[in-house]
Amino acid sequence: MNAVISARGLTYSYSRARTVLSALDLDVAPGAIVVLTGVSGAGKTTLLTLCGALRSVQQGNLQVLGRDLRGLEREAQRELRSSIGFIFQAHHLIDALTAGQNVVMSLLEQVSIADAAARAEAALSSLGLAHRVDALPNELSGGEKQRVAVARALVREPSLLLADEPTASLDDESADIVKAAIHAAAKRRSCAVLLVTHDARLFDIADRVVRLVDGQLVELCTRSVVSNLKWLGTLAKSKVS
Ligand SMILES: Nc1ncnc2c1ncn2[C@@H]1O[C@H](COP(=O)(O)OP(=O)(O)OP(=O)(O)O)[C@@H](O)[C@H]1O
Repeated sequence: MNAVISARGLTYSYSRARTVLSALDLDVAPGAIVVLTGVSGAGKTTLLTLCGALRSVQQGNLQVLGRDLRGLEREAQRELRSSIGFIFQAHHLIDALTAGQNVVMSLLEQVSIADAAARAEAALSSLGLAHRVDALPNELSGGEKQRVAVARALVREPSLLLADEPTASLDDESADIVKAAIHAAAKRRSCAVLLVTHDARLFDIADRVVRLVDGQLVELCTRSVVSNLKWLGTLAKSKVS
C-alpha cells in the first residue's frame, strides 16, 4: 500500500547557518503510528508543519496523501490540509463557541449542521466530554480543552493525523482516553499518525519510535522489537520461576 507520508532527502533551513532537517527520509504507512522524539530544537515541529503543508518544501521530496508537496499551489495545499487532522500544543479553540460548536466548525464544509452536531457530540463523548458539550472554552480545564482539540481533529475522520504532544497537559485517565482515540483512528480507520511526544504513556501504541538527531531520523524501536522484548521478558521470567 502507498505510504501516506513519503519523504526523501528532505532538507530544511531557517537560515544559512542552521540546517534543521538534513536529507531526512521517512515513510508512514496507512494505519501506522510513528512516534517522533528528539531534544528541544531538533526540528520535530518543523517536520510536522512540512508534512501538514503548513510550510513550503525547500529541498528534497515530500509526498503526503499522494500529493507532491514541492511547489504545490495554495488551493491544493488547502485541499490537502482538509484531509489532515492537526493537534498542536496551543488548542486554538474559538472562545465565543461552545465545545460542541468548536468541533462542529471543523465539519461544516463536509456535512449538514444536523449531522455535524451529532458527530461532534459523539466525538466529544468518546473523549469523555459528553457532559461538557455546551461549555465555553473558558469554562473548561486545560486538559478538557486539549481533549476538545483532539475531538475536533479526529471528528473529520482524517487520513493523516499530525499531533504535537497531545497528552502533555493530561492526567493519566485523560491521557488514556486520548491514547485510545488515536489508536482507534489508526487501527479501525487506517489513519496514519505522526506523533511528536516525550510522553512514555503513549509509546505502547507506537508501531515505530524514531528520534530526530542532527536533522535525520534514527530508528529507536519498532513494534516487532517491542513484541520480542515483551516475549523475551516473559520467557526470562518463566525460566526463573
Ligand atoms: N520561524 C523560525 N525562524 C527561525 N528559526 C526557527 C523558526 N522556527 C523554529 N526555528 C528554529 O529551528 C529549530 C527547530 O525548531 P522546531 O520548533 O522544529 O524544534 P522542535 O524539535 O519542535 O522543538 P521543541 O521540542 O522545543 O518544540 C530550532 O533551533 C528553532 O529555534
